[in-house]
Amino acid sequence: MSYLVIKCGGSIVDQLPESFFQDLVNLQETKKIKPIIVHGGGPMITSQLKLMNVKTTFVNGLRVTTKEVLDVVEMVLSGSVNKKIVRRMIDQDAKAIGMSGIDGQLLEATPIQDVAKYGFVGQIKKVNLELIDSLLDQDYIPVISPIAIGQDHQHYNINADVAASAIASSLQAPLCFISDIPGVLVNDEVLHYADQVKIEQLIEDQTINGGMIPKVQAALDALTAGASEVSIVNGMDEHALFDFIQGEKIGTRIQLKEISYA
Ligand SMILES: Nc1ncnc2c1ncn2[C@@H]1O[C@H](COP(=O)(O)OP(=O)(O)O)[C@@H](O)[C@H]1O
Ligand SMILES: CC(=O)N[C@@H](CCC(=O)OP(=O)(O)O)C(=O)O
Repeated sequence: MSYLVIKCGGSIVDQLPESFFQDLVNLQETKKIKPIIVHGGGPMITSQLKLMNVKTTFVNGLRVTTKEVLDVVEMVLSGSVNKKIVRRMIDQDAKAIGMSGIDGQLLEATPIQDVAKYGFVGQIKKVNLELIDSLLDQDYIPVISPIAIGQDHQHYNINADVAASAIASSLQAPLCFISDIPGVLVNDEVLHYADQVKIEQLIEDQTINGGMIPKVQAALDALTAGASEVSIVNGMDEHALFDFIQGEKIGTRIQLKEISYA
């Protein structure tokens, strides 16, 4: 049985079909995979900040995180979004356990370089694999919000794609990004395979932009650091997860090695 890290984007969390959670539970019960869920919630954080009249900005796809913003990020991610996902899993009789990267010091971070620009945004230095393994061994499915803790116990906001990438590479596991698009789009068509050179070219010509930039960069980082495979798939597709496990041609599979696009 192998690990599978599944990252659910904030863009899709509220729309995930029941079949997504059923497949997850079925795949775990048949001992095919040991799932670990990492979730985002960017749009929900932005809405909450708006309600509170707090201005929010992004630099290179990362939210500039002041102390005031960090409090809201934690409240939304580790509070409402995390528990919403846990509840949907429990509705399918899953043994789901919600936690943030703070709990059990699951995710240890240091500040990102250029603190002046980003504030309390972190980079992950260590993943507490013992804790993940002990939960999986008891058949729990961890549902993780991307907040991390520093050695000085400061909390940090981590982009959810980056957190999922760090966990997948620490476990040398496959990583599946579940998002609201069918994959990386080029002229409205899904690019089924993309290598590093292609991705860099698509970022350069701005075909890849916005939230897709940290996602593809996190995909390449995960592969470089030992994740076994990475794909971006559409959570709205019935049985997207099942198809991914079966190796079906869905979404965009990211590879490090060069592909001939001829
Ligand atoms: N080339 C591209 N192909 C697909 N989506 C793209 C592309 N460039 C930018 N995007 C944007 O990236 C978004 C996905 O990133 P994001 O909103 O951060 O997703 P998530 O919430 O799943 O992390 C898409 O909804 C789309 O608006
Ligand atoms: C540093 C940083 O940008 N953190 C993200 C964390 C949430 C996230 O990544 O959510 P999605 O997966 O929905 O984009 C943020 O504050 O929006």
